[in-house]
Amino acid sequence: MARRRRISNSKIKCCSSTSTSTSAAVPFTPEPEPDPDKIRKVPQLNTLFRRFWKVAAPYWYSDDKAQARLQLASVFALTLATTGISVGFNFLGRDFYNALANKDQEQFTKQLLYYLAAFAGGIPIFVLRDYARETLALRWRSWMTKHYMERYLNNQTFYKIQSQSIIDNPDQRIVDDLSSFSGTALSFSLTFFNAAVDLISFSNILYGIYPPLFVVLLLYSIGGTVISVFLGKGLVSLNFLQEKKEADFRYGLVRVRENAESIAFYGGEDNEMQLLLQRFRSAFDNLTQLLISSRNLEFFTNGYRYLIQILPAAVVAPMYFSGKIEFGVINQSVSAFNHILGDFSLIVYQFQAISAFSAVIDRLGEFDDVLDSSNSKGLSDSLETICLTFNNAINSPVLESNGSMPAEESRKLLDVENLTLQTPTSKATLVRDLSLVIDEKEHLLVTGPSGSGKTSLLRAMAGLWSTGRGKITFYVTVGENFEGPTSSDFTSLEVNLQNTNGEFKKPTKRNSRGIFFLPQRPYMVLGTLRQQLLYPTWAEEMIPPPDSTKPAGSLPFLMRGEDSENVSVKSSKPSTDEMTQALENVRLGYILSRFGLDSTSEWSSVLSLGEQQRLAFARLLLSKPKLVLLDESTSALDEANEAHLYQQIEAAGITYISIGHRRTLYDFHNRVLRISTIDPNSSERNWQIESINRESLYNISKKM
Ligand SMILES: Nc1ncnc2c1ncn2[C@@H]1O[C@H](COP(=O)(O)OP(=O)(O)OP(=O)(O)O)[C@@H](O)[C@H]1O
Repeated sequence: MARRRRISNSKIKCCSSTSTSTSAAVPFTPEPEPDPDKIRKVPQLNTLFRRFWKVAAPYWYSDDKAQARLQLASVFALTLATTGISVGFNFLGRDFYNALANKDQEQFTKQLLYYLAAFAGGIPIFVLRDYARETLALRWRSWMTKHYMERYLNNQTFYKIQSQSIIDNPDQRIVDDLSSFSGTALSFSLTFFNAAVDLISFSNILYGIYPPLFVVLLLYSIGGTVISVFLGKGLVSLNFLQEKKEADFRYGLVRVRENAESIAFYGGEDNEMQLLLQRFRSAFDNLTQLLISSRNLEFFTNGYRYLIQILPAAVVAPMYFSGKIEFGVINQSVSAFNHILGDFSLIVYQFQAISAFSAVIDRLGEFDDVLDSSNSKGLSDSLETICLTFNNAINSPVLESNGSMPAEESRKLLDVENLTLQTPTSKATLVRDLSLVIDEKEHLLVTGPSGSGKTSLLRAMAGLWSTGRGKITFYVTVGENFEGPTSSDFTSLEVNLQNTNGEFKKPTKRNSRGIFFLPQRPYMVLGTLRQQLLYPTWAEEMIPPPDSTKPAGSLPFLMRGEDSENVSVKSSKPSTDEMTQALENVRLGYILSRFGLDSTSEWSSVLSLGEQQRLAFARLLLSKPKLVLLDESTSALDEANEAHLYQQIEAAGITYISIGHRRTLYDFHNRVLRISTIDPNSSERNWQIESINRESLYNISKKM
């Protein structure tokens, strides 16, 4: 089960000057905590208000603020109109019943017609108010969804949240919590606004009829509110946990779907059933608690609601009997009394909804804090981290010591200086004091026992991990169409990672900088084969048909703004022929006849692991990076296919660093970095680099 941990203000210290380098990851330093279910406390009121404001406010100051405020004003105007109509009905009711009591048929018919006309005119206003409110809630939700998804996917926050178990179920917070936040926040604002206007309107009426009745009502409501807050105070945390447990249960089911084949091979159905039932039971137990608390509150609220129903009629009836008021006034006072009672008793009547909403605010506020913490650079300077820098190597071959150009240009692509790498949470050292340089066409093989830290080294190079110290610098020529800064010196492209909002932006688009990572597990995106091939360098846009009847442009903020940084460096999208050729080059041409480029499938299921690995190489050949880091990327392939793929990427002029265990990999590399499992009691380095004589290996393999 995902565990919630407190986000501390992480500390970061980059090894070189801040003007030219940026630490690549904002480390969370979560502290292990006991089971969150047990420590979940009712949030303080001021924390709830702060979180509500933090989550709610940005939209109303966003690019869409003009539309948002206009629509909000219309919703409030329609709400005012509906209150006016209610007051009108109150007076109509009085005259209607007066006519009835007076047996005045002519007046009665007239009042009946007025009533019908008022219905015909008034009811559309009620419907339009609800429609306008829901449209605005949808617009608000759409904006927030994009806002949260951007921050979630920025700066590898999704990876940190998942790998360090920082908060539970971010997906549920984006889907369900945002939806209920926008809808409920709007309807509550309107309910409170409506109640205030209603209160003013009907207080006048009731106070005019009989002032003491108004005072009794006031005292009754205040007492009721205090008691219901006392009785229902546990509901907020129960609602919070309910959301979490439901999401955990759903996530368990999603995992069964995603890992269907592995589970089926293991025959793990019984275990899965057990685990899923455990999660469901947990949700069920909490819901039972929630129902008991709600029931106790309901005893009170229902009693509160019905106890006072006949009071107004009982109090004003003597005035009617003594002839001081007409019969219709009794009806009017009952109606006004109920309105005011409803207004004063909002907290009593809505307590369950308010507590559920508080849980949503709490979960979203917590998520918002995590996203801010990951995306902001406002961190103090007391903890060392690995410094990752990307330098523009345009026109920057390695110069000889006398400053002249070397006869054969060999360009430095990667420089690792005194890198000590630690795991993010436990800070266990994996690699100590590593220094190495990779020049163009100098292919490095990384080997070592399982668990020694080979993949973690790649994680540090990708900026996923930054715990430890030392410096990693990539010197890569960006795409051919690069129009950004060019300098004869090494120019850091990461100088301006902090945007105007002070947000810390990480170099997530490494592939557009000429660096590509192939992870251990090939990742197949949801979409067509074409989209697989374009991933992650290019995106296949969905272009709406010109005669689209959808209200295109009604939510302009949902369009993906082009990232100016990447527009300038991205090369043009490969053509269908190039994609077909890339598939042929990795010996996957046959899948085209099976599926075609534009068919959609569950690719991770329909392609074998080896085919997925070959597809990943096809991506590589299309993207043509300068440097690629391969993490056991050919582990599922036979030796012939492995050799073929390495020949292809070498022929494409791609320099590669591979992690692998197989002896056959030595044939395709010039040097080997051996990492050994670290001895915690020693301060010695746990790595060594050796040259591989590819010629002799080639001759040996020919003789064999
Ligand atoms: N998120 C994490 N938090 C803490 N420790 C981790 C995390 N991920 C991996 N580790 C630990 O770091 C160590 C190195 O892991 P890594 O994946 O780099 O090993 P590896 O050398 O690539 O192993 P293999 O050859 O089996 O793939 C392991 O002991 C692993 O348990």
